[in-house]
Amino acid sequence: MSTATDTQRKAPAGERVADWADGRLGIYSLAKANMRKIFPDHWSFMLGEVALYSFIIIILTGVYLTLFFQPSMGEVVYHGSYEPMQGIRMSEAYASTLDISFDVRGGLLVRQIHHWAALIFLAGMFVHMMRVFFTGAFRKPREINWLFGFLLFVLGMFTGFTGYSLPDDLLSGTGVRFTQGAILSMPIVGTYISMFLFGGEFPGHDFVARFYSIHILLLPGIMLGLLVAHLILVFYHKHTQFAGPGRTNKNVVGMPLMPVYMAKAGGFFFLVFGIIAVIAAIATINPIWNIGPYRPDQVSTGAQPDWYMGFAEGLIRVMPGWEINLWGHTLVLGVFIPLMVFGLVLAVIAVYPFVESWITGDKREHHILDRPRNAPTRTAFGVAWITEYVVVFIGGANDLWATHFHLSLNAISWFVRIFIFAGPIIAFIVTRRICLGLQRRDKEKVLHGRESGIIKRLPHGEFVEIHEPLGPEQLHTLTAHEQYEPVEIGPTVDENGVKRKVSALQKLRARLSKGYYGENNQIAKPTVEEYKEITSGHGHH
Ligand code: HEM
Ligand code: HEM
Repeated sequence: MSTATDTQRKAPAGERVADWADGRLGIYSLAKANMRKIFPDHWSFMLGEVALYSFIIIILTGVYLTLFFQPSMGEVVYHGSYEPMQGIRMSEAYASTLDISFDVRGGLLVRQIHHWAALIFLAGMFVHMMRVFFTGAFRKPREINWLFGFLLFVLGMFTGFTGYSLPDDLLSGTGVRFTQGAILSMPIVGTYISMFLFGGEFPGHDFVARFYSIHILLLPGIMLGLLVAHLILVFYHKHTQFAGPGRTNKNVVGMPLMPVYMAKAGGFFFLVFGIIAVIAAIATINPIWNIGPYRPDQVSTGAQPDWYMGFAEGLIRVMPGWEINLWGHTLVLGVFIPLMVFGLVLAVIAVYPFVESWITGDKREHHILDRPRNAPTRTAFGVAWITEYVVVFIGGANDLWATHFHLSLNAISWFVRIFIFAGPIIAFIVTRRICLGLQRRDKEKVLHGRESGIIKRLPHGEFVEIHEPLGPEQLHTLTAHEQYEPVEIGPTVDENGVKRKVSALQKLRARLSKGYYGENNQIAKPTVEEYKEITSGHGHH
């Protein structure tokens, strides 16, 4: 029993701190509402986490690099500890990156972790985006979060580009020159943008300092804001889940944030950090001391951008060098068209959720994920997009393919020029057929059970394979998906026989909708009657 003296006794220190903070920040109600938030489990949900943790690692290592990096193009003569470069003229940026690599304690490792984390960050984001795409997690209400993610992806690419341009070595200088060429190909605005970035003629004396503030402040600042918004929205919408017994569009089945998910996430952070650190410790990335300082009159051989810029590079490498003259101005189509295609391919990603919901006419909320096979047209689009990406990526490394595999550079360029068009079409057709095949297989499994591999001989000599019926859980998972009807135009004449006007847009939408959910584009799910009929013994194997 408590007495008056008991209640007046001072609360433990931890509780007093918590009370103090709660009185000012209201954390108790905030924590109470969110600590038990449920997160569903699936291996593919960790891909966003990989992106998140590598981003944190990038920031941590980036801060360390800022302590030693000199963002200046002022010329110095090198006198550091790397012997082969003694007495060579170079920019302060390049010299300080050499110092980070050879004279700063732990500098090379941190530089390598920063660079490797950047590569893994973008790869993580890319695969995360694919996961969201192929499972339809971008559907209502998550379209805005898809857009936030998309912006993160684009900004991530440019942050990476500005980052690897900072050391002012021959490789990055070649990349910057390439970018300046692309900027200049833009009519009217190109020269202005180039002036703003380079402060005059290329390369000038300013771009490292300008890229530096863009790289360490402007872009990461915007990204951090977007990322917080992205994660708040994941919290607010709750995470999607795959279909399964007991899972509906109105609940989330999984583990609570505290303590289970937090413990897992914390461990996973250290795992990601550890793996990146090991890779950075054993695999050299960007050995600028082998490449040398940038001089505009030199180009290093085998010059390749980081992987996420390979797509842009490839588009330009395989494009014929077309040029036209208009009113005394030269329009370099060989560069301008690839630049526009690059923008277009990115724009398609951004608007896809809105286009799909317009085509399918589906305005409902979705919290249960699709299995990619059950959305064959979407899956086929995704694979076609990736195919395009890979083909152009090959084009971006045409010189390396040529030297490593003893192929002709022209043959590779022609391969890319043909498959840039043919590749996505073939991938689309093949993927859709595979998806439909898998749907048929699911149907077969539901109705006739799983092939057990056990062959039985019947008394009259016939051989049959025993099929094992599926358990209720699997039956549920294989039949939980919804099947849509395509959007119809409806009758073109009204009840009085008067012709109704149907716009070209409506017609296009109906055709596309048929492409998504028409008769040949999805396999009808087994009905309960069919299932009962077959499992009751009539169609028994
Ligand atoms: C800085 C980069 C990014 C980070 C750190 C990040 C982080 C995350 C995390 C941790 C989740 C929850 C776990 C998961 O589903 O994986 C998530 C969900 C989500 N992300 Fe990202 N993401 C990033 C970029 C992107 C991109 C590029 C897209 C798409 C264009 C995207 C779209 C989404 C969507 C729609 C969800 C909700 C998925 C669901 O509830 O199933 N994110 N993100
Ligand atoms: C998404 C975010 C970021 C990405 C993708 C990224 C990527 C890169 C890359 C690829 C390099 C070239 C590294 C090399 O091989 O030398 C680099 C350099 C650098 N980054 Fe970042 N970075 C990011 C954010 C940051 C932030 C937030 C900071 C600082 C707070 C930072 C500071 C630096 C510095 C000082 C350098 C030049 C030193 C060097 O090249 O070693 N970075 N960054």
